Amino acid sequence: MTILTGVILAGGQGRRMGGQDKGLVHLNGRPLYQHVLERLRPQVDIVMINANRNIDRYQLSGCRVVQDVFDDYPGPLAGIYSALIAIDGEWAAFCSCDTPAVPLNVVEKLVEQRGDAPAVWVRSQSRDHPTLALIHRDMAAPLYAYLQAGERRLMHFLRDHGGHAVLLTDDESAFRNINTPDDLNERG
Ligand SMILES: Nc1nc2c(ncn2[C@@H]2O[C@H](COP(=O)(O)OP(=O)(O)OP(=O)(O)O)[C@@H](O)[C@H]2O)c(=O)[nH]1
Repeated sequence: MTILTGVILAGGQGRRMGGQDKGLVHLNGRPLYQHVLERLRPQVDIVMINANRNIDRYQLSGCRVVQDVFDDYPGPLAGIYSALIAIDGEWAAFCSCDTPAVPLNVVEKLVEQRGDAPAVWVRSQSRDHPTLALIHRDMAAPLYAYLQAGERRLMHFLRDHGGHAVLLTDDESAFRNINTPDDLNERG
């Protein structure tokens, strides 16, 4: 495998967080994205952040920051597409900015169980996590066509283009997302 880029998806609108930039809300005194950065960085060669606002604040991390190439907000697929056309190597490992306890071996597991697939995503004991995924950059072209067709369902896209889920049996709390102020208070 060539250079593996970790991509933190931080480009959403954070509506359930009252419109705040979710990656920058604080959990235990630090921006949420930094928790993810700390856990993703040892697993990959380089980390990139996908964000659409407060770019200068994300740049303080020292990571390259990539913005969506679309003007509207078509969802995480837009961030994945924008990152895939920007990476240097062939592969990117994606993680949402709102998953602060993401397992420290998740990328290793995805790489190990990929087989020949161009994409794999995490399935925990209770559900699928398509934004926690390893994706080859050749998926960019079909993803662009999918977005242009008005489609938005990431897991369907990955599955229909040769991807498969990788079951991880970690405690479910490792995959919990922070979406609301109540989620933050519970975890803080
Ligand atoms: N680049 C990009 N990333 C997005 C977009 N929408 C969501 N994401 C990211 O995808 C992941 C899951 O996002 P959600 O929690 O479903 O959406 P959100 O916009 O962040 O939050 P809500 O508005 O409360 O749904 C998060 O890491 C978001 O940062 C988007 O339009 N562009």
